[in-house]
Amino acid sequence: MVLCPVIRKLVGKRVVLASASPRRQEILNSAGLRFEVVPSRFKETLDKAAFSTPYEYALETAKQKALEVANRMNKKDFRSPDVVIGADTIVSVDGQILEKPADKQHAYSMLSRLNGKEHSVFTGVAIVLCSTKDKQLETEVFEFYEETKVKFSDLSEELLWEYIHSGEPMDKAGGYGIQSLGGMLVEYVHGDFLNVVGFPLNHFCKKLVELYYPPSKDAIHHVKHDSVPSVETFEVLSDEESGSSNSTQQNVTSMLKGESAFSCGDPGSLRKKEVAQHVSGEPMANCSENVENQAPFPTILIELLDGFKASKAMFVACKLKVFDLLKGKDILKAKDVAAHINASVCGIERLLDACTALELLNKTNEGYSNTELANKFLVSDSEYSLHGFIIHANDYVWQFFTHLESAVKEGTNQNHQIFEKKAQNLFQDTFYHSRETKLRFMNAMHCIIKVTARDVATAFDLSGFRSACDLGGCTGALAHVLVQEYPDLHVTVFELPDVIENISCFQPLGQGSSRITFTPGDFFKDNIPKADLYILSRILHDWSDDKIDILLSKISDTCKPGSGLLLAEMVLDKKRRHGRSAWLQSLNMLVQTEGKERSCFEYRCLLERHGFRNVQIVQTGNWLDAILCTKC
Ligand SMILES: Cc1cn([C@@H]2O[C@H](COP(=O)(O)OP(=O)(O)OP(=O)(O)O)[C@@H](O)[C@H]2O)c(=O)[nH]c1=O
Repeated sequence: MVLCPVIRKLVGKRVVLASASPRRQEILNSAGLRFEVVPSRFKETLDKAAFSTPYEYALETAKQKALEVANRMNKKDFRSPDVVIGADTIVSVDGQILEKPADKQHAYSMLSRLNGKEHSVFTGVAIVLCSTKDKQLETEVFEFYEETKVKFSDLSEELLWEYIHSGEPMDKAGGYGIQSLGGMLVEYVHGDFLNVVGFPLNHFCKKLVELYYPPSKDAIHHVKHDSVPSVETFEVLSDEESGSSNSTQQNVTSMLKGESAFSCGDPGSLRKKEVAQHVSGEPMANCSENVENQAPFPTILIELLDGFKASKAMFVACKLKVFDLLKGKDILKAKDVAAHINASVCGIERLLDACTALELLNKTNEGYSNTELANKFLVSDSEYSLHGFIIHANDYVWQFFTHLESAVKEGTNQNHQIFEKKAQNLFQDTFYHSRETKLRFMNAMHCIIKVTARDVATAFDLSGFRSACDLGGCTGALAHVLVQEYPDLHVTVFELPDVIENISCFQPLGQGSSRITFTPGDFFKDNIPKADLYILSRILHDWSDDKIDILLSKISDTCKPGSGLLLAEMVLDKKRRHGRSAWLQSLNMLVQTEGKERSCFEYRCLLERHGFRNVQIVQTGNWLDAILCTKC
């Protein structure tokens, strides 16, 4: 696979697809790209007359879609994306641009216009590279377009209407989907088929090659071979991470000098040797044959094999407060870090180097320093610190995962392994079994809620509600964001008495606290306060359907018609590759709790059987998704 390595260049970067199109997601997924989906809110209403060609219109729309998402994420998020991809597909016929039809009649007029003729499908793509300086977003936009010609057969009115009634045309440019039933309308396609479907993958990969391996004059000049190597040569070299085109070039140069740029044990070394043969004069055919015959390198498996080591390295560095130390000191040598935290120099050096490889630290000749990411999230007293959550993962969750095999075999949590007795009461006997574990758990929840609360609070417009009750609202972190966002809202945090006793450790959290009340109680046993809006943030995933039925029926009985219920959960979605956190979290629920993560459909069923309707979901792009419904 020649193009594979260039996709791999994006591994470790936060890549965002600024598109709601399921086709684009599927095309990029199947190319092995890992990305998040944050649909753009840019309205596709640019004045078409202002563009001299249809593709300029598609390019500008694609660019605006991507920039809107980059800007929004930079404002809202804690970690700005590295790359945002936007795309816009249009159909052009007789000088007219066709987008998605507004209704069936509109679809009919589009399809009639395409009937029996050749038209062009243009997809404009914008790749926006993002960086931040003093919290200001800086962007560099790379754009390209692809044109594919498509010809429709002569189609009868009857067939067109039958097609329209299938519902397929409605969310597709030109009113057809070539990949599905619409394929029957098409006589021929000249050009990239995937471009018609919504994303020109081949051109995209070529663009990435240009971006990540700009062919350097020197490198080409050095190669003593009749045919100047195409860019593919650079792609093959890229298999061994060189980090920059410069070092790629160095590798080529050093191989020409007869030096080996790659170590023997290196999994990529076989490929490198073949390339070395090629650049030193072996016939190209041998080289490409060898490369073709080789099984693709299972990078993803290596990443998974390394996953637990990477987690543990970060956990231990947090536990030893390495990031706290470096925040105060700017740059330290390994021996100074070791002295401060009373650890061995050789051990600390390895840990710091691993953290550097994981991009949590920077390393120079002077020593180690925190990356921006570490300063923001790993330092224990930073505003959006995840330190507490990481310590909980290290000290508590890690132990449970060592019993994953039993959990899978038994189909139940492993509290009995850790606490040597089956938990009668899930929270009291586990997370809250001592003051220390309780505070650690509360701190972990506090950390997660702080980093997700704003997205959850603003996923829907909640300004119509005057009172809210956050059931199991822990330290009140979500309540604080809600009262900041909605000046007329009063929030009651309903929590177990012994949790409320300890909330002072996590206060104050900001303005508006006079509109927050903490009310002690157990939502399974006690009456719950009256409110216009109920909130269950990361509650339902702890419980079985039976327990959820008890809770939802209690909320349903207490609230008036028109009241809202807001859930914040990781929603399972097979189509979302970036949703892997939710699937792993569901395993976490298996080892630790009585619950699981659920799909949107499962939540809808649970909610509807208790009289909640109009169930809407917003994928916030953050850890938690938001679901809002209304009591009928
Ligand atoms: C011609 C054709 C188009 N499409 C879809 O048409 C939408 C175009 O609309 P867009 O405005 O470019 O994208 P969108 O779906 O509104 O998403 P977004 O990027 O969020 O604007 C995209 O979906 C494409 O797949 C197909 O699925 N098959 C086809 O044969």
